Amino acid sequence: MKKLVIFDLDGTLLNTIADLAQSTNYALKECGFPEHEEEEYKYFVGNGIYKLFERALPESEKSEENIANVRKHFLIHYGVHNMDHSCPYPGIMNLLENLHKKGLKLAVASNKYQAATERLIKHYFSEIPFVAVFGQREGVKAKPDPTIVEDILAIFPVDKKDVLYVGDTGIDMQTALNAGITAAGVTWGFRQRAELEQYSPAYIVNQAEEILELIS
Ligand SMILES: O=C(O)COP(=O)(O)O
Repeated sequence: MKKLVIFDLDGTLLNTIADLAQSTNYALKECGFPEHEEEEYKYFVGNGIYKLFERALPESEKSEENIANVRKHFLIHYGVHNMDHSCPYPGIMNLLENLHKKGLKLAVASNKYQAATERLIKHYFSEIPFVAVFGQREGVKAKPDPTIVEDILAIFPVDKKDVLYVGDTGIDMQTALNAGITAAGVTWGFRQRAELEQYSPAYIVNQAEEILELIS
């Protein structure tokens, strides 16, 4: 029986793509680089903001200096606009409340930088007592490295067979594989079902309610 459910944030709990796209486009424009369509950002996001900027910059402009410059403008804009359009996916609030009522412990494991991860979780899910909320932290390897899962398990120690990891990208499926825990891929997020299938997760679900069914 599962005791702990670890959720990815962007593309799994929250649809953050519009705010991420708009802040990155703002930063690119400020630095004199071309912008991108929102759809493209679904493939730029997933490995943290360093990779996001590297991917968003033109092929010949992916220098450390340009990434640092885009980052500077992004952080100013996203700091103010991270909740303009972001919102929980349908059924997510209910799912979290029901899992909590059933006595399951909940945690967040995101590649979004720590400060923004905490801010968004506090704003959208203030009622949910997560046992751990981890984003990308200075000096800690990002997903798909399993450190973030190990860090959650250090706070709430349970047998790995009692943990379910829920995420929307191949990076998430790989994270669960690397950590040796059960994965559930969700199809409402940023990536296609085929990407999830490459990692043979135990489950692939199309609606938040399905997570509750497969837990009990
Ligand atoms: O910000 C990112 O790159 C991805 O964040 P996530 O791990 O919550 O999907």
